[in-house]
Amino acid sequence: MFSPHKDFLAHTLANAGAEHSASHSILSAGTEVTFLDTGIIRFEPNTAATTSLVISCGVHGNETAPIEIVNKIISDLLDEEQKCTQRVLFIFGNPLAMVAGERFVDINMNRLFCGDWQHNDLTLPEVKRAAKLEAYVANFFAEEPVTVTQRLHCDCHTAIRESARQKFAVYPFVEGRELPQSQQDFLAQAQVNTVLLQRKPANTFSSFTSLKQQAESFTLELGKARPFGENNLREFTGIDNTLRKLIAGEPLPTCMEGAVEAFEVCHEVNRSSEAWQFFIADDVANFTEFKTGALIEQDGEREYRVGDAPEYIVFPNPKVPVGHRAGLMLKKVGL
Ligand SMILES: O=C(O)CCC(=O)N[C@@H](CCC(=O)O)C(=O)O
Ligand SMILES: [Zn+2]
Repeated sequence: MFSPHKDFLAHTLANAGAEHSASHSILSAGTEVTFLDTGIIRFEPNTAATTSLVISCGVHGNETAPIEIVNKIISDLLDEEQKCTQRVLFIFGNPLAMVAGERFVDINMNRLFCGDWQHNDLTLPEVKRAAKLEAYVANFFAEEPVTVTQRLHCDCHTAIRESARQKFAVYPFVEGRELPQSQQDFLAQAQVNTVLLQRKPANTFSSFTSLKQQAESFTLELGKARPFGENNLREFTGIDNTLRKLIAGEPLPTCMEGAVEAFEVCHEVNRSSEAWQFFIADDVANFTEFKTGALIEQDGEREYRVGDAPEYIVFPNPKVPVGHRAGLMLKKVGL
């Protein structure tokens, strides 16, 4: 049985892979705390909440800074040092990978959402976990009271490479949707001054909540991935304070025009076969600019070169399995 005043991260790591039945407790201010499963805990105030907020991290087990930040928010909520006026579901996505200190154990969990877990080996822990996460999130939203007017999801990550823009957000594609002012305000407040607009549907966790659960969601890239204990948590005060404001129900100020700069995906680099070649060096940082004509990838007759305007690369990773995304090419756009 989970005792809510223990360290939730320590509890998650000690119970990674174990199944739990739900247990409840009520804090003195009346907030109901439900421990749903390993690494999954829900807070529901007994006042009329207007927001359902999902905060996830550790979908990749080696991206530890957001896990440490979120763990402290959870412990402050449990100790009633953090005000809670909104519904919040916290998720440590992949506890087994967190224990291993790896991005994933068998399969990249952030390519299994929007039901794609169904097309994979259902005996693999990451496949089972993605299915469960979808169900927990769907139930969380389905159970919201009528007072709730907005659904938000922040899926917090850190990146493999250094980045010319240290913090950035990925905004999932939903047909006809544009980034609203409220979400620009959120990003600016969190000191995430760059947003990458996806132009087609994906199978990431944030795409699931955007496409299937009508949430405003982001994948947030908050710095570089480092092992537990090696993060400089002062670099994360923007997101820490902003998540705390959302949980407390405090309004966020309207940001200045230009506070958030936008890029859109103009090409998805794909490791299309074993013969595929990638022309980006291992030390190239995210958001490095490439000039017209630069060769990015080639597979037989198929090649991709930068078009008429400069392009920028993010998530370059040639070590993905065949058929997976090996990077994104971006163009600067207005909001
Ligand atoms: O640094 C990298 O190459 C990967 C960092 C990371 O995990 N990024 C996410 C982005 C998800 C999205 O596109 O919304 C991922 O690759 O899963
Ligand atoms: Zn990640």
